[in-house]
Amino acid sequence: MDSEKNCRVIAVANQKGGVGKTVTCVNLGIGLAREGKKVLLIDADPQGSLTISLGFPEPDQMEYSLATAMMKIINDEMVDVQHGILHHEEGVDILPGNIELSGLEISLIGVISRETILREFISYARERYDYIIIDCMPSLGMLTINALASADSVLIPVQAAYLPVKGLQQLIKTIGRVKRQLNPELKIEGILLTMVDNRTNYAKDISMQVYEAYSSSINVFAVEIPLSVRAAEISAEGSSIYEYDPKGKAAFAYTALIKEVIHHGR
Ligand SMILES: Nc1ncnc2c1ncn2[C@@H]1O[C@H](COP(=O)(O)OP(=O)(O)OP(=O)(O)O)[C@@H](O)[C@H]1O
Repeated sequence: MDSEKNCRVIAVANQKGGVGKTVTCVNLGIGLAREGKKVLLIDADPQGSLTISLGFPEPDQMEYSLATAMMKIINDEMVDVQHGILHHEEGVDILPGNIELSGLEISLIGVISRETILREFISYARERYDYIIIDCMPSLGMLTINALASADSVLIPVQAAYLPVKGLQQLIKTIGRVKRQLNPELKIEGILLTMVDNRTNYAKDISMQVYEAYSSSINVFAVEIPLSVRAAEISAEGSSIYEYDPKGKAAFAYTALIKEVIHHGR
C-alpha cells in the first residue's frame, strides 16, 4: 500500500440523477483493485444504490453505515474506520450507505463544521487505502458538499443523452465555491461521458459540445463509456463489468478509464 499522503480521494458527483455515477464507482473501484490498489468505496447516497449494486440488497437493514460513522463524529465519539466495512469478492471494501443518510443530512443543519464531518472520517481512513471513491447522491445538498470537502478530486459523469451544459455549470460553480471556502486543493479529475450511443449523431454532437465548451479548462476523459445493456445489468448481478462481461465494450472502456485515472495521479 502507498503511504498516507498518496491516498487519492475521488468524489463521483453530478446532481443530475441516473447519469452513471454508481456504475462508474463500481467499475472504477474494482478496476483499481485489479491493478493491485487498496480501495474503499463509500456510498454517500441515501438510496444505497452502490451498496445494492455490490450485492448487499438491503442496506436499510444494516446496523452500521456511513450515517452511523458520521453521527459518531458529530457526537465526538471514537470512530473505528474498520467498523461496518463490507468486503466484496472482487477486492474492494465498502462503507455502505442507506436511508439514514437522509435523516443525517437534516440533522447536519445545526452542527458546527457541518461541511467537514465526512472529511474527518476520511482523514482516519486515508492511511489504509490507495484510493477512496465516494458515490455522491443526485443533489448539491450537504452530503455532496461533505464529499467535495473531503475529496482530492471530482469525477463528473455526464450522460450523453441531453444537453448537460446548464447543470454542469451549476456543479462546476459549486466545486469552485467548495475549493475557495473549504478545500483549496480540490481538483476536477475530469468529465466522463457515459452511456454514449455512437450509432447516433446526437451522442456525437453532445460529446463534441462538451469537449468544445470545457476541454480548455477541465480534463475531458479521452475514453467515453458506451451505452451497454451489459453495463446496465451489473447492478442486479452484484459484480463488476470485468467479471460479468469481460470482453465487452464497457469493460474495455472502463479499463481505459482506470489507466487515465492512474496516469493523472502521477
Ligand atoms: N454504460 C451504460 N449503458 C447502459 N446503461 C447504463 C450504463 N451505465 C449505467 N447504466 C444504467 O443507467 C441507470 C443509471 O445509472 P447509475 O445508477 O449508475 O446512475 P447514478 O447517476 O448513480 O444514478 P442516481 O443519481 O440515481 O444515483 C442504471 O439503470 C444503470 O444500470
